[in-house]
Amino acid sequence: MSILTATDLTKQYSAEELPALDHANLSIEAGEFVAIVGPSGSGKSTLLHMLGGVDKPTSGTVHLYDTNVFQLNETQLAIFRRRQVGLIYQFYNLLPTLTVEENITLPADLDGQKVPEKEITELLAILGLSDKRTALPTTLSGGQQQRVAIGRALINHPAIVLADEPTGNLDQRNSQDIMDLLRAANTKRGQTLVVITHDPDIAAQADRVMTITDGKLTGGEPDGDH
Ligand SMILES: Nc1ncnc2c1ncn2[C@@H]1O[C@H](COP(=O)(O)OP(=O)(O)OP(=O)(O)O)[C@@H](O)[C@H]1O
Repeated sequence: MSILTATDLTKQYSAEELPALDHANLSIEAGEFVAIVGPSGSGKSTLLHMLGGVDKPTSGTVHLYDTNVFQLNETQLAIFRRRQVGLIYQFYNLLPTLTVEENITLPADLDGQKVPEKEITELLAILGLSDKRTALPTTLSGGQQQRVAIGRALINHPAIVLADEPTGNLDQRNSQDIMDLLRAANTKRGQTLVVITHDPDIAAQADRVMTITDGKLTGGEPDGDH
């Protein structure tokens, strides 16, 4: 069953330029792990931001199950982003004045939810951050900061995790640790995983690879149009 579908998704940032994303059609199955590859500037981040509801398309639609994402009003869209989508970026995007624990629980706090103590302790252990609970992000290594970002993305148990080059800033060992955590979310918790990557080893781990070239997407459908 498809969890996420996009139909004729197009983004044109300015009238003078070609569309950054040009009539992309895709369908992602619940529990799938999809990699998105393509040259720099081809439209990968643009696509991910639309799928996560963080930026609006010029035309076209995104559905998460039956929800037409861009027909939601601003309040509904903010709730959708917090509850349904976990976003991970290359440069972590942590809040520098909040501790590890506060960064991780932020989406739940914003949602007025109190995360049970047991759940926080377990998540910190899975992330290998038990001894960093009260640390500030600036005192952490890159790999540790990305693990905090993963905790923050997973805390609300989102149906879909979208990661934009999550290992792009890390060495090989840390990269594999991060991918292992994301794969565990995918295989053990059944969360659908979409990862932008330039790393062929990571793309090779995916169930399916989508390719974007000059804003044109191929491999968007499970049965393969590539
Ligand atoms: N906010 C923006 N305003 C104007 N143009 C933008 C904006 N964001 C992206 N673009 C343009 O859209 C095109 C696609 O950019 P995008 O960031 O989606 O590519 P990408 O494939 O993710 O690249 P990279 O691999 O380098 O991160 C590029 O030409 C870029 O300059």
